[in-house]
Amino acid sequence: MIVFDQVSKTYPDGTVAVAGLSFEVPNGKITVLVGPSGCGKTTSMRMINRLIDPTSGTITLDGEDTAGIDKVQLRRKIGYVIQNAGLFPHRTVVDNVAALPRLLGGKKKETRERAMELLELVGLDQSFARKYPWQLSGGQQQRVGVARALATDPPFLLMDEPFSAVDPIVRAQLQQEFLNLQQRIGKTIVMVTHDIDEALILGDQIAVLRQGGHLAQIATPQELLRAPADQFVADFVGSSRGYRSLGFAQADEQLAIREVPSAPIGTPAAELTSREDGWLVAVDAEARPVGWVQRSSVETQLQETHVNHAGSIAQQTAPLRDLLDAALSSPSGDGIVADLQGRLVGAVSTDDVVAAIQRAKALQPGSPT
Ligand SMILES: Nc1ncnc2c1ncn2[C@@H]1O[C@H](COP(=O)(O)OP(=O)(O)OP(=O)(O)O)[C@@H](O)[C@H]1O
Repeated sequence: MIVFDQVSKTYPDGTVAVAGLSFEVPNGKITVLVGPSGCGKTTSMRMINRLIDPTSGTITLDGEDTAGIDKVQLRRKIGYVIQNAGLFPHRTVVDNVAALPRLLGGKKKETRERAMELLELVGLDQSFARKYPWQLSGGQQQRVGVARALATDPPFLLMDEPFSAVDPIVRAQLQQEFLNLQQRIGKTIVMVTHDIDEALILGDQIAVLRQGGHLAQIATPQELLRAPADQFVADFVGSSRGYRSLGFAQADEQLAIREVPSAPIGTPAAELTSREDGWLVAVDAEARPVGWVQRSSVETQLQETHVNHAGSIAQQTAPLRDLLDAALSSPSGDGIVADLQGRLVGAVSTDDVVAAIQRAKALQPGSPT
């Protein structure tokens, strides 16, 4: 657990960036710091790994005052992911990930093996290992950044606007993948973002800061939407919170997830079956959906290049807003649904998801609209 106790930071020029900040970051959860530009989010986060030292107050890590921990030791416990990944441009992907463990005296072979495992963990296959950062997309670079931050297996992870430099569709994918990853690794995470939607998707709890680094409210996403502490929080969370709060409901059993024709990459064209409108879902060797494909676009064999990558993939147990996103962003008009292991379950239509949202609304007559 990370505990802020009456933490303040006044910069030498007199700017009060953070004032009397107290809150707790529970272990194994994602705590998001959110608020308008200049409210002290980054300063607050960087005081945790002592890139910035507080003017007063204490920050403890599992009960130990960070002021008394050697900075190198401290940072070994705290992974750090920054915007634009911040990779070393002249090193390969695998060497970027292995850099810190090597610096700490790890053996070349072992650190590389571990780096390869981490790359796989963040969804990058072996072929990326020898590439250089400039040969990767923004989203792929960001995954390398996450792998690198995990390289010393730190219990704590700080993430500074980790997904803001990529386009909205890739961002949505990275966010979902990151949540899946966190389910497996269970790190204690503090993330900074200016994007309330991102905070609502990723945060187990959200700390809303106002100018001067004052805590306006700390709460779960649902609580923040249902009962904002004051007008500032209500305005920041946004006027559409009624819809958003409903979007956090999960699908009921009435929501029809329809079976959908699918085929693994590599299937000969002659063996492909599709829906009447020509769409089918391409899956990988583990039956995980890759995306929609038009049957007529495949001449000899289904290849990755035939896949239309538009559209997000929603997990069966994800909030309705994710299912709605998947349906609305899909080229076929139906959202792809996967199980917790990421395997294809079927597809949902926009109309069916909207009906499920309406049913959820009927069950919550008191919720704001
Ligand atoms: N080194 C510094 N010297 C003086 N003032 C600073 C310094 N760094 C930040 N500040 C000021 O402290 C306040 C908080 O800055 P901080 O970067 O923590 O905010 P933020 O919420 O992360 O903002 P943004 O979302 O724009 O990055 C701002 O008024 C900023 O101008």
